[in-house]
Amino acid sequence: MAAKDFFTPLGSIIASLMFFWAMFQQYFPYELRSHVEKYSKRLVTLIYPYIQITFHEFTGERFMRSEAYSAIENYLSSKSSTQAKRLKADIVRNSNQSLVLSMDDHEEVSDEFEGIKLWWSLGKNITKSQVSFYPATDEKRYYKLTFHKRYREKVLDSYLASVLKEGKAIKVRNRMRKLYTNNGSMWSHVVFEHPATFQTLAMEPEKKQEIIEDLITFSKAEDFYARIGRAWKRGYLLYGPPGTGKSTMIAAMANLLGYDLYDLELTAVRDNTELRKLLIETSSKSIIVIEDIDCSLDLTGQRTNKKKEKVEDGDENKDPRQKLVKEEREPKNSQVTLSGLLNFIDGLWSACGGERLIVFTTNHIEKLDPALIRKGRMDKHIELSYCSFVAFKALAKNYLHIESHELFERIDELFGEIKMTPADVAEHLMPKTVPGDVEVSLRSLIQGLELAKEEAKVKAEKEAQEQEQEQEVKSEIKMQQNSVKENGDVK
Ligand SMILES: Nc1ncnc2c1ncn2[C@@H]1O[C@H](COP(=O)(O)OP(=O)(O)OP(=O)(O)O)[C@@H](O)[C@H]1O
Ligand SMILES: [Mg+2]
Repeated sequence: MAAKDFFTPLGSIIASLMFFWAMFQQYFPYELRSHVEKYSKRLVTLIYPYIQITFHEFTGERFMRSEAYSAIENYLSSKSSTQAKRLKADIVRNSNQSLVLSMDDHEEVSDEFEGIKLWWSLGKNITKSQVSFYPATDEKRYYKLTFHKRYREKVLDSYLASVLKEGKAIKVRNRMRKLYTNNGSMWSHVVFEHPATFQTLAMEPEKKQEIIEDLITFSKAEDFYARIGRAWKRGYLLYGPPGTGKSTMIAAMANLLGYDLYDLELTAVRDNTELRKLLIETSSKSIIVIEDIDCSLDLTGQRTNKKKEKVEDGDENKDPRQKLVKEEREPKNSQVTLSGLLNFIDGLWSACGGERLIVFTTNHIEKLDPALIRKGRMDKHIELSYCSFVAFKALAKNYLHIESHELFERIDELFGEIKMTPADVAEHLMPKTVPGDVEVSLRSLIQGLELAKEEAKVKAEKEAQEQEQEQEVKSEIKMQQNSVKENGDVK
């Protein structure tokens, strides 16, 4: 039995005595009464050395659930599942639909903080509502924290703050994450449930580890960014050929950090003002993604695809109804500029909240304006490239559950000779039968690699032949020019 339990009944006896005292106190003169009250209170505090704080589920507004109460509930969930004998179970509506356990009414769990012992209990007040015709019972729950009075300052200054902070962090981890997409200047969202993780991502292990550490360091660096006076933001540029895992990596990043995703489609944004509005509306703990930045923005400030469309449109006297449909689909004065985007990254963006990543992807890093990708804007450049043998082994482990195979040697050899994207490799490793046959998948990959090698050989031969022909034509022209010149000279 904890010491404070011994004092609880004692406290109630004293409270009862005080009640009787109150009954009689009206018969005592005022001076004497205040003296006795003062000393009796001191006596109670002397005998009962514990402090209790109550956190009610509903405060003020009747239907507003207290933020502190739900943070405490989250904070105590792991302690409840290991300590409490009676538990309540509920499904959390996160991506895993996991079960959470919390302590039942009148249960108690203990906690420890820097050597201090504390107790949490869940209490309930039942009141009968007289307002309606059918009297209804009303339950009001509260958490009660008990600790020794000698730790008052430590508990009030640091323990409670840490409970609230951790409780909120647990809530963020358990929440359902969202994928936002923009339709013009409006965000709409769906539940984000991409299964990609860094474990399933095929790339060189050291490079992968470096990226994971960079991301985790960023997510924990709030104090650091505040100290050096920089906005808590980080920019990533992912570049590489199609099918090398850029989009997959972004999903893995969001899953690793538990962030929301904002997939910003620049071609649907009318102008810089709209862009600013969209970016300001993003929440913290999020990744803002602009895919194929080279296709969405013309680096001279005009829209590339807009221009292309004009060329394709050609005929100006088209059916006006068709034109109308097109205008509805594509905003009319779409004028997002590179400088608009850069100004935002440098200016307003820095001022709006923290903990945000911005990720650009491109297939052609060489086409990008250096201003866009300079350090400070895009802090980290990550190249995603063709599948190496090490990356293939990671895919084989994921797709086929194997770490070695007699066919690996041949595959290693072929990867040295020919390039294939992880997307194509993954396609070969997909099960071809039910249940999947490892050898069939590996042979399919070998066949694919050999075919690609053959195609590359044919292509190289064709190119060499074309070059040879071109060379021949050039030298023939030169010979003709020379003979014309010589004939002219003779004349
Ligand atoms: N590095 C990788 N590890 C695991 N799977 C990969 C990897 N790269 C590609 N894939 C697989 O290939 C598919 C296509 O990859 P993804 O969409 O990420 O490519 P991308 O680089 O974004 O291509 P694009 O430039 O065309 O947008 C994914 O569904 C994924 O399953
Ligand atoms: Mg992609």
